[in-house]
Amino acid sequence: GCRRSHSHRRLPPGPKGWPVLGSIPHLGSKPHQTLYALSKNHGPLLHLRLGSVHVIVVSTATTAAHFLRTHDANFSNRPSNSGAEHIAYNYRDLVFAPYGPRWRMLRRLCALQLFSAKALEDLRHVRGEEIARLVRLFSRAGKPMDVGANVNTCVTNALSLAVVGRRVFGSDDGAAEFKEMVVELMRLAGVFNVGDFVPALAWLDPQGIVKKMKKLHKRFDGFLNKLIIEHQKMADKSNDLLSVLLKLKEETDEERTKLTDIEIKALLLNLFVAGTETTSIAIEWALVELIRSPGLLGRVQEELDSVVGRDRLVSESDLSGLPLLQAVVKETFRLHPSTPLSLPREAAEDCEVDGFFIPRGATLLVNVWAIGRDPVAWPDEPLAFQPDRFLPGGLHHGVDVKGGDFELIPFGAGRRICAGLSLGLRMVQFMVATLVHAFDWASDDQFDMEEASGLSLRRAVPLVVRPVPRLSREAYDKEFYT
Ligand code: HEM
Repeated sequence: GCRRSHSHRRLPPGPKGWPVLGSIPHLGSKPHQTLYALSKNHGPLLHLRLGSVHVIVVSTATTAAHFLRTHDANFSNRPSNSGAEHIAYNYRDLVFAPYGPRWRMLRRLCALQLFSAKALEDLRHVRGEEIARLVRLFSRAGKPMDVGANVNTCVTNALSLAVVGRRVFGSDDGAAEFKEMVVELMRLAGVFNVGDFVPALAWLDPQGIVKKMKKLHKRFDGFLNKLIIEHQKMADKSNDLLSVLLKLKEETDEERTKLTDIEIKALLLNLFVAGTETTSIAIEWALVELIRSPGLLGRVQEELDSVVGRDRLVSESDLSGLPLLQAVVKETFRLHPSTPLSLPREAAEDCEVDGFFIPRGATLLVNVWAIGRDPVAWPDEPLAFQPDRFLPGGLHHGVDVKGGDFELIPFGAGRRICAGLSLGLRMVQFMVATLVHAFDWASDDQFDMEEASGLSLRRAVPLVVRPVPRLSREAYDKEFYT
């Protein structure tokens, strides 16, 4: 328990590290991989010193459950960091908000407006139309296409219709630039910034991270200001999230939860950053895994043909009848979790876990990527892409990604589990289903499976393949999705 006194304060095992910097220089460009290797030597509960900060790394399902279920209340804050300060409006957002009334208010608001069963249902036609648009584009391409970039535009537009009531990107205006801004943010946020761990060096900004963050913040702020100005000019302000936020701003007067323009922009920033790349990279990984296993792709297409036929596109209501497709999505999240180290948490008080002392203020990293590869949790060929493990008769039948099965927590778990889980999961399932149903994918690529560095798990080499239509003509040409 957390309040017991500790007779001997033994930290979890870990590497020694250098003076001053501790283990920062050893993390490398893909810390989730480095930490996975370290956990092989030191065990599932690892202690590192990064500068003056104690960092605890969890690498198995059982230990993750101890932190995110048993001790979750003690780890419901996020540690301070330069990204939250310089990009996310000095913690006035949702992702980095201290666990308290404002955090609760923002989460409730998003749940109600965007992620509840009813909100998801109300916006179902919007997602359908955006995906149909992408399918039409791909059906006319006739040449290799950058799947991730196009999926990203589609996901961002579907999200922006819900959040600001309109599509933010036309055919080519600014979509690439916006995606590049999110990629840059994820890259910067994925670097262990020396200044965050060695306060004495913060002013030096030795890696130049803070400078880049400030510059990037200005670009995001400009984008968000423009969104809000354009929203004011919109004739039909139905009930998108921004309309609700602006109305609340006028009404609320309770100091603790008062919404200002800054809080509104910070929340929009969170949604656009947390909700777009995470989703589109998962879709890209799922597709590449299927394309490189033609037998599996064929089985998924068979399942789709038998449920959907070949004369229309997939509809979200088909998803519940597609167990193999759902298993493919789970398997994708297992091997390619969109945020391999989740998002950090911080210990509010000293506590004891598995007999080890965890000091107050310690940063908790949950290595979701390592957990998905742990041979104890996944004894049957842990490194192979085998969705059948989730089907009836498989070892992991019944396991899902919603935070209760700790061997598979791509959305995290506990109080600060991903706020957008319902939407993110739905989008990934729907888009993967639609794209493999509507197309065969021609390529002579070797499908490099390298990962890029950053907070999010992008592919090092984008998937570029030629979509070859496989449905009847009408399926692609319907003006509106039904
Ligand atoms: C495939 C899609 C997604 C994945 C894999 C994912 C993953 C995650 C993870 C691992 C966390 C940290 C959870 C923790 O600390 O335990 C998180 C937090 C969060 N995600 Fe997602 N996410 C996805 C999609 C989305 C979408 C679509 C949105 C919104 C539009 C969203 C909004 C958020 C927010 C606001 C938080 C912070 C929650 C808090 O601090 O209370 N995410 N996500």
